[in-house]
Amino acid sequence: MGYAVKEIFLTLQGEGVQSGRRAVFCRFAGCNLWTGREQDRANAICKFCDTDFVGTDGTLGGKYADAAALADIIAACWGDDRGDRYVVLTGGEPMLQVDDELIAALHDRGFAIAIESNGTMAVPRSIDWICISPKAGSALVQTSGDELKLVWPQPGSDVDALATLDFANFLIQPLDDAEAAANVEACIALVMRDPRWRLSLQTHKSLGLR
Ligand SMILES: C[S@@+](CC[C@H](N)C(=O)[O-])C[C@H]1O[C@@H](n2cnc3c(N)ncnc32)[C@H](O)[C@@H]1O
Ligand SMILES: Nc1nc2[nH]cc(C(=O)O)c2c(=O)[nH]1
Ligand code: SF4
Ligand SMILES: [Mg+2]
Repeated sequence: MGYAVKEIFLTLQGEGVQSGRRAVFCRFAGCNLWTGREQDRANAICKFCDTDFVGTDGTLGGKYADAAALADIIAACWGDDRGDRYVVLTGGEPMLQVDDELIAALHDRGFAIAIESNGTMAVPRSIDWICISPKAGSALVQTSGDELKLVWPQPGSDVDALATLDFANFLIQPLDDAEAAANVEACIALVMRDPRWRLSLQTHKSLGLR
């Protein structure tokens, strides 16, 4: 069927429970909650996105014809015969494109597979690490997984209800915008109020990593 990929790069996972882990990031083009165009941001369901996911013009971006072609590039990006291969499928919204063929091709090449998804589509449990980041104003379909990572503050999202879902870890991540310092304080206050939540910082940004 083919895959539209914005960029592929090797870095450290910057966020959440797996932060600090060597990972190949595969960023798929396109999202169902925002077009990615600035002129549409104010009217989008998800208004705070920090990512350019439009087009296929980034590092190793392109239209990959099949799962084997994409998985081969991801494996080359990991390099050599190093073990503990780890890939993070993100976007944009990766579940618009990720399918069983790609999951099998990555597993065949020895990868543990993580996904960063907004949870509006069901995620196959064959993915090894499911991170869901719910967005207010969208219908949450995927209500279980390894990590629920809520960007905060987020008007319209019920943080107490989300903490009752079937996730192994609950992470609260400060909204990166003009009020970033105040948003960190709000996240700390939430964790102090409700110890089910743990603070997730976007460490790659402060480290100057991609
Ligand atoms: C760019 S999204 C791509 C994956 C998927 N569409 C999603 O929203 O989970 C990757 C992660 O960055 C988070 N994120 C996006 N914009 C952010 C911002 N301004 N501040 C903090 N986290 C942000 C998302 O909530 C998500 O956890
Ligand atoms: N280093 C690094 N870690 C990340 N964790 C989630 C990211 C994403 O954009 O999905 C991301 C990213 O873009 N870079
Ligand atoms: S759902 Fe994810 S990729 Fe889509 S606009 Fe929101 S943060 Fe960005
Ligand atoms: Mg990012």
